[in-house]
Amino acid sequence: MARQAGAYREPMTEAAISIQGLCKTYAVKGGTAKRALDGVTFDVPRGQIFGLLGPNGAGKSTLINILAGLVNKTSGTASIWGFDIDQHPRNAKASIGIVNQEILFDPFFTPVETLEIQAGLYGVPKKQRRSLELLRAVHLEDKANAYARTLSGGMKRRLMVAKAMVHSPPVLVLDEPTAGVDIQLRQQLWEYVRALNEGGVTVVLTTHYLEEAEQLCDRIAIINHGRVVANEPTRELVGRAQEKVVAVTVDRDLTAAPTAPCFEKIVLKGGRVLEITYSKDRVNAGQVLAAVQEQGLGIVDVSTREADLEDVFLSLTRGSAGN
Ligand SMILES: Nc1ncnc2c1ncn2[C@@H]1O[C@H](COP(=O)(O)OP(=O)(O)OP(=O)(O)O)[C@@H](O)[C@H]1O
Repeated sequence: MARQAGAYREPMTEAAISIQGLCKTYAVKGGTAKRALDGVTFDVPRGQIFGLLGPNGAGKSTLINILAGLVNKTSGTASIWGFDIDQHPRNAKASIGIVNQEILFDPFFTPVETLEIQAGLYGVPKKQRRSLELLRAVHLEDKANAYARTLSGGMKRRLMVAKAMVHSPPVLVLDEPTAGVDIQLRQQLWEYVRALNEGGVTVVLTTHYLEEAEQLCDRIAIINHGRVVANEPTRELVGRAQEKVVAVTVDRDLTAAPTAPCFEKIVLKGGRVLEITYSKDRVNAGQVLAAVQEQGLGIVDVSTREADLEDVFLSLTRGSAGN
């Protein structure tokens, strides 16, 4: 795929997005003000696929809407492709394409018209427009002239991605682009996102699918209660998971799970399988198995599971439910 970001000047900084001490407090009528972002600082390196994760209500959409110019920040700074969003709002806006959670376009226009109108709004000269190329890339070429309202949910989402790319921004932000999209379409969407990234576009995505984030993202920041609680290369973040799980099948039926100081958690499944969570910086699998044997149980089978992003995510955001 051709480099999408070619039309842009070299940025003044190396970061695609730079956020410093960003705060947002929403005024709530008749109630206490809601602090949605509380001193958020991080950089999105150029050329990466960057995951922004967090539980519901953590502040992700607020952050993205500030970058999009839809929400006014309370304090702090943000720049996109080197352009401060306050000092150079037009350049900042031209440097970013945003796919929001809501599907927004006129249902009576066709996909090709939708893209042409969007290109017009961004002042893209007719000769430089590539509406059909974009539709081809999101597998919507055969729907180019259908009414947008006749598209399926997944097709509409793909049209939203194409719409965000009409002005060839060097940075693309996707806010939960695959929510409610079936697995096959998700895969297609991610293939396109990967291809854009390979073509030089920096991608920021928020997703609730941790497995997806783990597979796609070079780096992940996790926000919780409006604060950054992690910001690391994906591999390092996953490696930080302290807990490991070992499933032990024993040689007889049990009525209750045994206990031992080295078990963080133990669950009895189906009478003979003990699913034991242990902290890998305190004990190793051998010590856990020895503790099972000390209970007078014979071990028939053992399987372990590597920690994944979900483990890290849960341990970093534990206790945040009901926000
Ligand atoms: N316009 C608003 N007025 C008042 N409070 C708001 C407003 N928008 C968001 N909030 C609150 O700010 C906090 C952060 O919301 P935000 O939508 O940014 O979270 P999020 O991480 O995007 O969540 P989700 O994953 O559910 O979309 C939440 O507590 C939310 O209720």
